[in-house]
Amino acid sequence: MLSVSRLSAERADRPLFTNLSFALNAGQCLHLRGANGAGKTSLLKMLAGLSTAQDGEITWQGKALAAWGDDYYAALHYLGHKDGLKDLLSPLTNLRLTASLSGQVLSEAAALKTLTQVGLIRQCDLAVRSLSQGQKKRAALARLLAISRPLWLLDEPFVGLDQAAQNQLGEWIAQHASSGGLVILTSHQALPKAIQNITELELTMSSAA
Ligand SMILES: Nc1ncnc2c1ncn2[C@@H]1O[C@H](COP(=O)(O)OP(=O)(O)OP(=O)(O)O)[C@@H](O)[C@H]1O
Repeated sequence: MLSVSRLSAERADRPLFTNLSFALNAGQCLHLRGANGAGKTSLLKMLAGLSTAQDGEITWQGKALAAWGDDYYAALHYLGHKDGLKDLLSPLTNLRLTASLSGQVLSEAAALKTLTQVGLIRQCDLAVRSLSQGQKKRAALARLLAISRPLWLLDEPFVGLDQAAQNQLGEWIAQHASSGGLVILTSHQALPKAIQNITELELTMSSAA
């Protein structure tokens, strides 16, 4: 479903990885590992179609990302280091706005249900800028639950979450995979127990080459 073939990338004239190849099918999770600066975020951005590699190809459902164009974005959620929320808007408005930007109508009742799931119902009408870091992360995670997309690309998704929220996110990731979704994540933290079947890929120049 998602295939990476002989991908090579460099940043500031320094090779990050070369000839990196792997494939993920529906229901699989991949944990990208590696030291600081190994290229995990860079690779996630390439997988999200936000940047391009020096060489090699990424395909989704057998078609190169370049050929998908903007249609590819409808297949994925990318949660990067920035939460992608509008600071002056509430979690409720942010969520409904994101849904509407992706062509979906998310009713207020459905959005409130999701915000209850992520533990933000009491903060649903507050401006995002007044939320704590962990609450902002929860507001960003609400998108995963409210807007159905098969491919989740999650960069350090557990950072800033308390233990209960980390466990809950672990369950959502496991459920997403068991219902046929794909998840690629980075994490320097131990993964919650709910994520049982996860493949690991260590990014190092020697292992990727
Ligand atoms: N836009 C850029 N311009 C120049 N160098 C960059 C750019 N983006 C990333 N890099 C460099 O590429 C390397 C890999 O960065 P990246 O963020 O992908 O690493 P990472 O494995 O995610 O690290 P961490 O574990 O610290 O989050 C780093 O040396 C970084 O300085």
